[in-house]
Amino acid sequence: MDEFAFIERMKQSAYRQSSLVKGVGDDAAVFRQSARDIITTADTLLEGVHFSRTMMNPFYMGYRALAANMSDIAAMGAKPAFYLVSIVIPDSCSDDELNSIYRGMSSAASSQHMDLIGGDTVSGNELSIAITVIGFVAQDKARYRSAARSGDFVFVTGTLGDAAAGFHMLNTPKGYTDRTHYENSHCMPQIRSDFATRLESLNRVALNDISDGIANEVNEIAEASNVGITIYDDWLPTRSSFTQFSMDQQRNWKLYGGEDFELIGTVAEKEWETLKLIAANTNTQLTHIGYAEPSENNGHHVTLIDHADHKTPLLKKGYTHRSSDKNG
Ligand SMILES: Nc1ncnc2c1ncn2[C@@H]1O[C@H](COP(=O)(O)OP(=O)(O)O)[C@@H](O)[C@H]1O
Ligand SMILES: Cc1ncc(C[n+]2csc(CCOP(=O)(O)OP(=O)(O)O)c2C)c(N)n1
Ligand SMILES: [Mg+2]
Ligand SMILES: [Mg+2]
Ligand SMILES: [Mg+2]
Repeated sequence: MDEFAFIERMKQSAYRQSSLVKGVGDDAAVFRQSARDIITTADTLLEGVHFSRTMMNPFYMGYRALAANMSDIAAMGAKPAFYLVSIVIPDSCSDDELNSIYRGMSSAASSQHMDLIGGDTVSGNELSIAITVIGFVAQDKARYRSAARSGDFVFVTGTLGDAAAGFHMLNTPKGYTDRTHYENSHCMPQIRSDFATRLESLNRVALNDISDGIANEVNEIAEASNVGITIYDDWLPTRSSFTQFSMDQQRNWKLYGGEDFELIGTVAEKEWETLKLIAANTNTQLTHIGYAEPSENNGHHVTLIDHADHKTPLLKKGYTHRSSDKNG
């Protein structure tokens, strides 16, 4: 299949978003907006770094690539609408493999009625999927990492460490229970878009998504908001079958694992009940995991309190590119 046949094949036959004026087929796409703020994000998934072609079915590569980008839109409290895909395709990638990657993206897109409106196709040595997503939010309702205030409740959606456990299971074919859940958490992460867009009714929310591990993301909120944060280890939500893993694995995966694509944030105590209602109405597990506090000497420290009441600093450590300190 040549480049032009490939583009024709990947093109949607109809579009879902009413604000789209021009989709795939010209030099660029056009959409029209008036009253809403526009949110844009880009993330790249690269063979060997984010997925291995021997371990992962191409449908999941596509699904995860778009889901990772949808998660950043959700982390802004916004609704995803459009995506553009720039793909580098090695000669070893078959037409069937390519079709499956696009079917995976299309499956992730359909849950939020998103449209594929453009991209780029290049031949190269390693499979790379770089996606841009465009979303919308009511004016001034984008949710920033800098919005946390002392006294806020810190919350997280879903359970932690499942994607890292799933990645471990995919590399360890024997043993373990509840495999389907963990492997799906890695291959087809559930993005909290519905929960995130319903946050529009709240006055103030700080929000971040967990791509690199909660230790990293909670520190990003503390830094951006210039607050201290205390997290209670016992309150961190994990799945009941998570106890099948060693204590070291549990600790490492829930704090530093990454790729859970759950949301972590803070709200004022007086908005906690409304937040609980939004979670219940969107079928989202919601857990109160700690508190935001005044910053100490202008330091934005995150503290982890364990079951024996011991306090340790929770350092900004997780999956980091261009660093030798990788825990993912
Ligand atoms: N190569 C780059 N050029 C410009 N901006 C970048 C680049 N890489 C990351 N950013 C920006 O830096 C910020 C943090 O990026 P990142 O850590 O990847 O966030 P996330 O973990 O939410 O994906 C974002 O605003 C992102 O757009
Ligand atoms: C083959 C393979 N090795 C390692 C990982 C683990 N891993 C890769 S990237 C990553 C963190 C998230 O990716 P990043 O590019 O940092 O996303 P962003 O923070 O920009 O959203 C993790 C945990 C994986 N998914 N697959
Ligand atoms: Mg990124
Ligand atoms: Mg993010
Ligand atoms: Mg990252």
